[in-house]
Amino acid sequence: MPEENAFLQLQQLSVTYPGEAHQVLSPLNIQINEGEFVCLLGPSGCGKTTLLNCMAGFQSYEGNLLLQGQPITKPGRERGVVFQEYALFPWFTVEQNVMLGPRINGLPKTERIRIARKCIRMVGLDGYETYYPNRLSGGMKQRASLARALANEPSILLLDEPFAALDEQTRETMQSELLRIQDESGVTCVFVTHSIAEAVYLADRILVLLPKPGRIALDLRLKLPRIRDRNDDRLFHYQKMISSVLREEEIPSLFSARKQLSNPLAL
Ligand SMILES: Nc1ncnc2c1ncn2[C@@H]1O[C@H](COP(=O)(O)OP(=O)(O)OP(=O)(O)O)[C@@H](O)[C@H]1O
Repeated sequence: MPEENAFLQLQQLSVTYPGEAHQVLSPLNIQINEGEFVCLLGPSGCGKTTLLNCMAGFQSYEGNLLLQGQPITKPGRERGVVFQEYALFPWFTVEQNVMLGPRINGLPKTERIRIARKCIRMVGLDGYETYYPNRLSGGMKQRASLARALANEPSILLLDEPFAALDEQTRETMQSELLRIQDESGVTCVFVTHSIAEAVYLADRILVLLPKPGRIALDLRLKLPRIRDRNDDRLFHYQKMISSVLREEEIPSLFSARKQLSNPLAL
């Protein structure tokens, strides 16, 4: 039975795409706690997006998937979704894009403006409220997408490689900003990435997935301060550890050394 206090609970969750003989995700059992920042990390095709789409309510599944005890069967405003593509409406200004959710939810205009301005400030876009998306850089568009997701005051943010299209410097800035926003708001985050460096910089917890079928090879809780120093040696140790797990299929012999790898840090 699902645990009563779990925030997000996956029980025997599996996915098989129609017409496909094999499961893309083999039965997964995970519990995500409120306020956690969880990265889903793994090679292309291991099912990260499929899993995130189940959480977003875009993808059907077998088994149980519960958010605060309620089954996820369709998209809901308590789940904010941010994609790699910015998905902003080009005919709306930044403020109008951000106000969209509150508008759909029927909030009065003054309240919509108050929430939009708060979220725009939170992502550092103040001064750009009246700009249309075509006048924004990639990083600014992603800030606006984040503000739009936050404007619904979600209890969980689901982010699918949101910074993958950005240049390295902007990407690092956005990672730091997201850490700050999550620290300030306490919102639970599930973040999909291919990048080991990105995962160890952002996450409290990393779920490493391997493909065929998609399964969890490692559930790693990082013992690091929430706001991080990129030069912290412990980040590099965690990166090495995860790389070893990702090479499992290519070099199975590495796993004879797994016991040692499971605790490489004196934390
Ligand atoms: N609609 C679909 N129908 C059939 N197979 C699909 C469908 N969508 C995805 N797949 C397959 O499911 C597997 C997992 O895809 P998914 O996009 O979830 O992986 P991913 O880990 O997010 O990959 P990437 O990192 O490249 O985005 C892949 O083998 C993919 O080809």
